[in-house]
Amino acid sequence: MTAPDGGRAAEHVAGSGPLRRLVPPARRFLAGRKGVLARLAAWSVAESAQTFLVGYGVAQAVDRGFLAGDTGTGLGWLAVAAVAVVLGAPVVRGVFAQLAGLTEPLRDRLVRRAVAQSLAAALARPGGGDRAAVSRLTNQVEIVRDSFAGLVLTLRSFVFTAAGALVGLFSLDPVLLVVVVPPLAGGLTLFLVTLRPMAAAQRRALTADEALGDHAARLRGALRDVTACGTQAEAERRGALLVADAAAASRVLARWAAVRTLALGTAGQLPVLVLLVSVPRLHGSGVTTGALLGAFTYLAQALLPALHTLMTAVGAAGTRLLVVLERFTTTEPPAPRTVPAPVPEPAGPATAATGPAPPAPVGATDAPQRLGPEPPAVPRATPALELRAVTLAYGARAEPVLDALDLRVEDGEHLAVVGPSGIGKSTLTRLVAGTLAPSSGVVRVAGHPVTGGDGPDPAALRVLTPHQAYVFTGTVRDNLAYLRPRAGRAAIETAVRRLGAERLVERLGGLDAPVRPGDLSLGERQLMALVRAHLSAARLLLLDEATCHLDAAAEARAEEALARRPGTLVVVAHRISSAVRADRVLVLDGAGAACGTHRELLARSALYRDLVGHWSRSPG
Ligand SMILES: Nc1ncnc2c1ncn2[C@@H]1O[C@H](COP(=O)(O)OP(=O)(O)OP(=O)(O)O)[C@@H](O)[C@H]1O
Repeated sequence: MTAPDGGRAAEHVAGSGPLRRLVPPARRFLAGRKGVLARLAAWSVAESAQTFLVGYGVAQAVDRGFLAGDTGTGLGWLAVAAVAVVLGAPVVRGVFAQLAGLTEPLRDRLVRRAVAQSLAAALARPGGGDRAAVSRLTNQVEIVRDSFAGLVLTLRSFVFTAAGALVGLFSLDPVLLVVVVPPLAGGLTLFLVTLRPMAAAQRRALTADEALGDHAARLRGALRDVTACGTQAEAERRGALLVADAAAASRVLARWAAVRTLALGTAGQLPVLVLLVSVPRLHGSGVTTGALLGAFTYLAQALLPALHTLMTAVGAAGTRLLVVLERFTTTEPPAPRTVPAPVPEPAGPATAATGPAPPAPVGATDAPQRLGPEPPAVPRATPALELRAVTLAYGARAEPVLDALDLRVEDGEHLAVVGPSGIGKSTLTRLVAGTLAPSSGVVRVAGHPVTGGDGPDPAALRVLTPHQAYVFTGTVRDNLAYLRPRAGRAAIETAVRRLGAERLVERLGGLDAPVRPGDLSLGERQLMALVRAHLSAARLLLLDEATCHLDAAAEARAEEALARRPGTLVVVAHRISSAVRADRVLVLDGAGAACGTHRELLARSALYRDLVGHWSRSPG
């Protein structure tokens, strides 16, 4: 299985984009610190000299001293090597002193950048907040600072140590370079080749991990809703997808780590092995014992530790630095990942048998595939409708009609809203339509807040058809195509046919006949309003008892036609058949709300059972 967006994320890091974006600011940063860099280089040359002396001292001690029978000279050269080792301490101290001249300005710069990003985000999305700002200001700045310092230290150390060791090998005997350099270069090349895929794998693992953590956190806060909506199975399924994705990402990372270990082995151990195997030949061709010992000293004391540190540091700190720096180089701070709240499962066979097929999404077939057999785990499509902690009270001191209501309706879903008279059903539809602003909380249609924002024209997003249908003086066509004035005859006739309004249009004298609202019954007016809603381009239809004056058969036909229309249907139901037809039912009961399929609610909502019992006893 592949990560939902893992591929994209991997490309993002591994690709040249972020790297290229980092180059100009890095160059500017370093160009402004030439003095520090020069001093750092000077201390590093001292490190090269120290490396050189250690191996060279050992070689001379053996060749000129101990093997020549001159123990004093031997001890003298060993003393030189020892002094070189001891001198390493002030060298490291000097390096660290210069390092601060690079890391501290970098930290200051990143802090300024994080504050600027956060302010820009606040201005762009008032009230939206930038949840990642605190993390960038504290944790991520420190990660960059530490990783950067580590990288500068190890890269610099490797380059100057290697230079010292290679010069030392050359001065002992140039043929030593021929033996040592090829396996060393081979391992290093293999290591460099792993850098990009490793960064991509690391980024993907990080993304998968964040997605999993985010899902778990959201789930924890939504446990009541999940239980209320009976969506445990869906929540579990999505969690399992994310776990599988994180596991896949970790496996990829582990594979590249294995390649890197091979590179480390090749560069780190193979030169020693090759040198050991070559000892007889080298010795035979005139390479002295001291030179051979010096070469082993260079490998064991200098090159291999520096190489090991380099590979580990670049592998871990380097990729971490890349990933975190990416957060600072985007103009917009990265939005926190959103993992969708769990939704009800698609209607099972039992539910499907009692109701019509749910509406198919645009471009899909007529098959009942509202969510599809394998919806992508993250990020899922924006919900058609979302209420978050919505409270509505009609007065400052009035009891709220709706209290902290959360609701999510997916695009293509058919939801029925039921509840006792005066409980807040119409209030809910008005809030969604945007004709009423919530006292607190937020209502979003297709991702756009319905009030207070400067998003798209609400009329393009939703249509509210109230129970008192609005019919005006004009032609039949004017009335039917009111929400889509450019609708052609064919489109209007199709909508009329689907809603079962042919006889009405015929009775009125056709599409171009005049309408006198006073001559229409309440049911006929509702039928015209429903054709009008069907013709609208808005994807969200809200019917507030908009079929209450139709008979049961006409209501069923109208609701089924509107449910099949691409988009989302929310119906304030006044008959049990309306609720049974819907994918899910929202029961408002004043203190809270329950949401689920008709069957689920029959099992767990006493209020719903009462309503159903009441409806069943009522005629019509
Ligand atoms: N404009 C308003 N000002 C004050 N109170 C209102 C207003 N509109 C509705 N209410 C009150 O809010 C509560 C919910 O009304 P709402 O019309 O939303 O209920 P409902 O469930 O749709 O009722 P019904 O099914 O009988 O139409 C009721 O107590 C109602 O009296």
